Amino acid sequence: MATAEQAHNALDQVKDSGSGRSAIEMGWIDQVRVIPPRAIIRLTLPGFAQSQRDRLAQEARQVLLELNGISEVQIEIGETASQGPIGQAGHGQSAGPQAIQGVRQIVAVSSGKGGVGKSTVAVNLACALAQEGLSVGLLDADIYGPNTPTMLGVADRTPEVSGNGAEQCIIPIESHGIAMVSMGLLIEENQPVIWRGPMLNGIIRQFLYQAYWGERDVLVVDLPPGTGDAQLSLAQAVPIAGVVIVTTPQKVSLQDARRGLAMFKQMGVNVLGVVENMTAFVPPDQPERRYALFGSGGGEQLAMENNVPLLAQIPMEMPVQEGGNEGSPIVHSRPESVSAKAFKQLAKQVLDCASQAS
Ligand SMILES: Nc1ncnc2c1ncn2[C@@H]1O[C@H](COP(=O)(O)OP(=O)(O)OP(=O)(O)O)[C@@H](O)[C@H]1O
Repeated sequence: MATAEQAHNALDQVKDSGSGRSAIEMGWIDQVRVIPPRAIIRLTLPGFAQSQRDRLAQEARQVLLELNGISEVQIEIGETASQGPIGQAGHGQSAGPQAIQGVRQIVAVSSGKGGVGKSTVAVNLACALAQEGLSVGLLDADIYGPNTPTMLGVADRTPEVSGNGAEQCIIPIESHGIAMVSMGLLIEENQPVIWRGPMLNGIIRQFLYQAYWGERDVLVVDLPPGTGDAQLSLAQAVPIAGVVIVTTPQKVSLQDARRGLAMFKQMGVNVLGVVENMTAFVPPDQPERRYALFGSGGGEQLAMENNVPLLAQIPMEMPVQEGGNEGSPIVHSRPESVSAKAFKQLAKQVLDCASQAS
């Protein structure tokens, strides 16, 4: 008997005729349920002509009917953004990017692949911007590995919710001078990953519009790695001042970073530049030495190929990792370290580039 996971995966065969990308990649699948012999799905198709909707629904129906034990398919199609109470994923997309009241600029941090230090960069960038005197929010949209609560030392806190029904509003948690909301604070750790993708679009929108951000100069968004639903959802939901692409110097991680960068360009999102993380290892007892453990030149190459600046090179230092584990980002715990200085420089560069772009 087919499972919801198999049904969700089967929808990968349904493609956008223009880009050739799958319905999953396009962020069209809001919900998949299987109650044999019936599969129930909810699609979000932004501003499509009826004929296009019909074609996609027909294709989805066909692939689902091929699954073992499914003889009936129920398809719901959404279009406009729904702003239900927090915790219930909204389904649908608004007509175009919609600014968040009180938030002046949104800067996204993304990477082609996981583990390159994207969250470390997002957290330290946010803290360094706050140290510059700005009012900063941090939205951790990395639904697959939301680790900013640990990095900011608030993993045991639950954000408060105020108001009722459609008026409900999530209150970000304050830590190290920034206001933070994370999927990690709301989603149970053991929730199957299969449900996270379809929930993404709705949850990102709710975190953007239904969190009480107040007046913020900058909202930093930590995206999941890759080129998936979250990147699309964010770009469709809000105007983005720019995106910072994080990579390590290895040539192998460049391939993924290139794909990520190309996706943002394709979506018309301004790429502020590249951050090369783990550039070289700095031994704790010899801060003047550098060991290029992962090779060198990757960040520079990526930046050059795309005609964008190399915003910063962050060395690999033990205190960066320790600060992350202990809930005290390095720009706070070791402000004089090589990495902290590099992060502060990055914050200034990001501000410059974002203000030039706007
Ligand atoms: N410059 C650095 N020096 C030392 N350790 C680092 C550095 N950057 C990141 N790390 C460590 O590497 C690990 C991965 O970093 P991080 O979680 O920021 O990566 P990520 O790209 O966000 O990963 P994910 O894909 O899981 O979201 C963490 O333990 C972090 O502390």
